[in-house]
Amino acid sequence: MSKHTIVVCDHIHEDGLDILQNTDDVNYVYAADIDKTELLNVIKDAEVVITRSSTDVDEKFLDAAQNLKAIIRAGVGYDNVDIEGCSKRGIIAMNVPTANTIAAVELTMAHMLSCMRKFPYAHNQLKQDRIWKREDWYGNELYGKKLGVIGFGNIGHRVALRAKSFEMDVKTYDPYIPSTKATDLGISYTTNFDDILDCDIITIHTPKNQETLDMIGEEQIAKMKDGVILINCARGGLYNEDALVNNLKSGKIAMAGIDVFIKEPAIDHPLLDLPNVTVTAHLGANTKESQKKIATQAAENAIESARGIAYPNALNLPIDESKIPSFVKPYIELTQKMAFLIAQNDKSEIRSINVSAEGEISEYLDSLQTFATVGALSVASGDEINYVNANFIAEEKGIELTTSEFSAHSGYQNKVSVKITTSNGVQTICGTVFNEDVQRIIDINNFSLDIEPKGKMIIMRNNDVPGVIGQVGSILAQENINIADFRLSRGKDGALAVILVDEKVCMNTVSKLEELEAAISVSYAEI
Ligand SMILES: NC(=O)C1=CN([C@@H]2O[C@H](COP(=O)(O)OP(=O)(O)OC[C@H]3O[C@@H](n4cnc5c(N)ncnc54)[C@H](O)[C@@H]3O)[C@@H](O)[C@H]2O)C=CC1
Ligand SMILES: O=C(O)CCC(=O)C(=O)O
Repeated sequence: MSKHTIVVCDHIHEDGLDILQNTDDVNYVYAADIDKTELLNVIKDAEVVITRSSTDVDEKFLDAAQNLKAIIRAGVGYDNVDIEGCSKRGIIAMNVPTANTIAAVELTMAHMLSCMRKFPYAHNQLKQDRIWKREDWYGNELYGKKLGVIGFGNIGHRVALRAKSFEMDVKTYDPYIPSTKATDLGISYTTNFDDILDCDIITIHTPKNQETLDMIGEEQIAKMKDGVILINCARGGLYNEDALVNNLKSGKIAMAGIDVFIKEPAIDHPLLDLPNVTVTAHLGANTKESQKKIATQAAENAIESARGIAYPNALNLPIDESKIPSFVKPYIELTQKMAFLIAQNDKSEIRSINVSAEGEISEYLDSLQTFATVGALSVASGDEINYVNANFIAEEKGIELTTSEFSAHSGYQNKVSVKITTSNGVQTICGTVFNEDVQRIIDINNFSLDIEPKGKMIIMRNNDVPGVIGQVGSILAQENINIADFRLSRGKDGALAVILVDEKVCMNTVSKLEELEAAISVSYAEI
């Protein structure tokens, strides 16, 4: 039995490792304890890797992992994964989005309480210094304070709910959610960022990206209350780290609770020298409960993706299959097949691929386009092309990708057409789906037909003169090729035949058919 190599690059819970170890078709390599330079050697044969935030999936990593099909980021944030680099190489990147939510929520609350009561300092004074000085530790209460939550996703909204149970006055800023997601929970919602800056405590729970990096800097801190408290259990850099250090030193920020740093491990960070900061070493996800869930899900997802069965929580697919209506799926398949057929018909250099559609299916033109590109390019590039890298590869080859809606209605409820322009000319195939999943090609280069896009087929353009069918039949008989079906379409410029055959047709047979006097063009394709 051939085995799939799955490399675990960071520490994950043993339950996940057990799943990998006990799966017959998995060759599992544990590489969490090795140096990251040595790791580059170990991932050479990996089909799937499991990583956490300690492993950067960057250009060097991807270049080393020549056999990689998928990456499982065992957690939420994928800012340390080069998603574009993965897409270009056809690698599917996935995360495990909700398994550590509660752990991160509870660490946020811990930092908030810890800042209010200066907990680590009080703790250390008694435990390490053996000093009992209650007058040193007057804290503040969460009760009645204004809390600003930036980012109201899985973690942010749960922090807000917990803060409400402390009877805090909670407000959120998240322009990407409907306001009712917050207001239905009794939480104020604002689209004015400055409203959040007016809070007593601010906590941030957004992803790290170009928009959110340095979202809070000197300018925003200047607008805050004197003595504000800032919490960050999301990603280092969402609060500008220099501004944070400066304003903690000046006392403008009274306390900060920080779990994450721009550069980790952060053992020499200036924040660590300040007395008014509570810190943890990126422990947001570190509960036994969450790590058990994440490791189990990551291992199961790694196995499924290694086997090519499913890619749960994929981050770089052109279409989220779980969100598309079932009627779209056969059109996606059909579109890919039609493009594959054209590219076999004319193997010269592809210049452009256009996909057009009519009916409700035209809402999915962009996805159909990607699948047409996969179909067209896979004739020349085989397995190297998949729906993650297809558009990048087309762009690199200078192939123009376009979509359009049909202006006139042909009477079909839904219809898709793929038009490919090559250095040799233009070819167009149209198709539709009957009874929900019966795929049909209904037109090839303006010749109307009704064929199933399946099997071995000879496509022949010829002058519409007597005797052609007989001549084709006898050539195929001489070659011992059985005809399964013969579909003929007649037009003003001659005829087009699609001959479905039981045996593979070699180039020699194609040449014999081309030599027929009535033949204009002959090609052979397999779908
Ligand atoms: N410290 C740790 O160990 C952990 C950290 N995290 C981090 O916590 C953060 C939040 O995670 P989840 O809540 O699971 O993610 P999520 O995707 O469920 O929520 C993120 C929210 O941020 C919002 N958002 C995006 N851009 C925004 C902007 N410019 N302004 C305001 N809101 C914006 C989104 O609309 C979304 O509602 C992520 O950065 C994640 O990487 C997550 C788990 C553990
Ligand atoms: O467990 C980890 O690697 C960190 C968790 C985290 O930051 C995340 O899930 O975004």
